[in-house]
Amino acid sequence: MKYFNKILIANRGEIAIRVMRACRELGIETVAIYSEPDKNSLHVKYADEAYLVGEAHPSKSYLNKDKIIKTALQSGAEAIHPGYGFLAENSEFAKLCEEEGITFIGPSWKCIEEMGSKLGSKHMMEKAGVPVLPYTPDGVTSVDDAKKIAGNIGYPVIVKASAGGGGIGMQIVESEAELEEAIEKGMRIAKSAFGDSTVFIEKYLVKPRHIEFQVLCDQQGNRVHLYDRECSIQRRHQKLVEEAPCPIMTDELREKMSQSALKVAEVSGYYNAGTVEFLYSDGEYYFMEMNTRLQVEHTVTEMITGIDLVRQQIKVAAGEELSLSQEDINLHGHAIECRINAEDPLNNFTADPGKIVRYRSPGGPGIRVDSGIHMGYSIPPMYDSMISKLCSWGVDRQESIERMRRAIYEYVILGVRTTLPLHHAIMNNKEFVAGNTHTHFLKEEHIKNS
Ligand SMILES: Nc1ncc2cc(-c3cccc4ccccc34)c(N3CC[C@@H](N)C3)nc2n1
Ligand SMILES: [Ca+2]
Repeated sequence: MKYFNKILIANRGEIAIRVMRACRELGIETVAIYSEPDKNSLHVKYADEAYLVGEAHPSKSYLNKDKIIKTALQSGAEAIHPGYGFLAENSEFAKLCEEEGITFIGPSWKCIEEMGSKLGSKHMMEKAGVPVLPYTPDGVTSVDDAKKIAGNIGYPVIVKASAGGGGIGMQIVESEAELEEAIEKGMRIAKSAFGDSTVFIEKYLVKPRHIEFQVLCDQQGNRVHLYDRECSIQRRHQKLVEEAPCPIMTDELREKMSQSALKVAEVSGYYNAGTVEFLYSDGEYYFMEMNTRLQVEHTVTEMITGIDLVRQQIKVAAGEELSLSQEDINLHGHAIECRINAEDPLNNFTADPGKIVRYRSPGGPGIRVDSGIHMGYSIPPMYDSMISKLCSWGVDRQESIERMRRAIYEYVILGVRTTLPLHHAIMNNKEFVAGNTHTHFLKEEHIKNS
């Protein structure tokens, strides 16, 4: 079944190739866009046609909405897949696509806009009975009100940007004396990073786990979840290791959290693939936000369910009903993803772009490599430092760890420093192996000399 004749992928690197693979399997032609420095990159080689959209800087290329839409119209692409990052959660772009008669492979622009407000989405979910952390329902309007509410919530509290992402602007506040300054700093950062100074305060959880649920919804109101992922090993809010299912999940907790995730999808009028993020601490979970895009770590969900999420996205975007019922979605085994970044873990993870002079990727039982690099490729400095995703599947967590260790051992990338040594250390760390992964894992002593 061909859902579209041609799809433009408005992205680069591994995720562009990932989408092109799903298209090729479905007999759908692919259109790549690329910036000047990406002219020899893999996603350009892989596509059926490729168009230069501008200079290196994202604002001139991968964020250049008009140029991308013009290229779609010129190439005859009926749909655009945004990948993740760049314009994936840009409601204005999704709206422009709709106005130009181009199918945006994702949710409605209205849903993207609403879920883009952390404060608004918390409101919506609280009203729907989904657990949320105690917070300032009207955001921070005055310092005196904030002090009163924060006092009722109980310190420590955290100041967060409503239009924010990736933890930018987050301020942890231990006592009332620090609150005013934290609010001012949070608002300043929010204004400069997101053009919206709205901040809110919520109860701070000291060592939560980041547990998220994959949901998949069609435009006819059918909704399923594809189980849970744990993404607690992060550094500066960049995830490094993700796994599915969450190691501490129980049937009872999964039943409650998946119902909450489906409720979030329902009240937000969601369709296509999405992720509901929760914080978990001491047996309780709290809605944090809804990500209205396919995520980097969709891979581990695909490996434990056998479902191709990009294929499902294309199908739903074409107006098809889900052919999957919840009973059809079975969890089998355990999968782990290690993000391989061109960064130097021993030099504060500073990006280390450059030419790859030796490249050998792992393989064999249970290994999946989604990468945008090849021998001789020069990693450009102006984009995200993630160059590859190394995933392993095993019949259980122990086997997936053993396979990941082997794959890291096999993986050869010379010419740039990478996070491979860090992942080697994590996969051999007794806390990780025991499943004790919480959000400050990387700060702990035992990961120091990786
Ligand atoms: N109320 C409250 N309490 C503790 C938190 C702790 C974090 C956090 C901070 C740093 C690393 C983390 C890793 C996994 C899960 C959460 C975190 C957090 N965020 C938000 C953005 C995301 N990248 C991390 N929000 C929190 N919110
Ligand atoms: Ca988000």
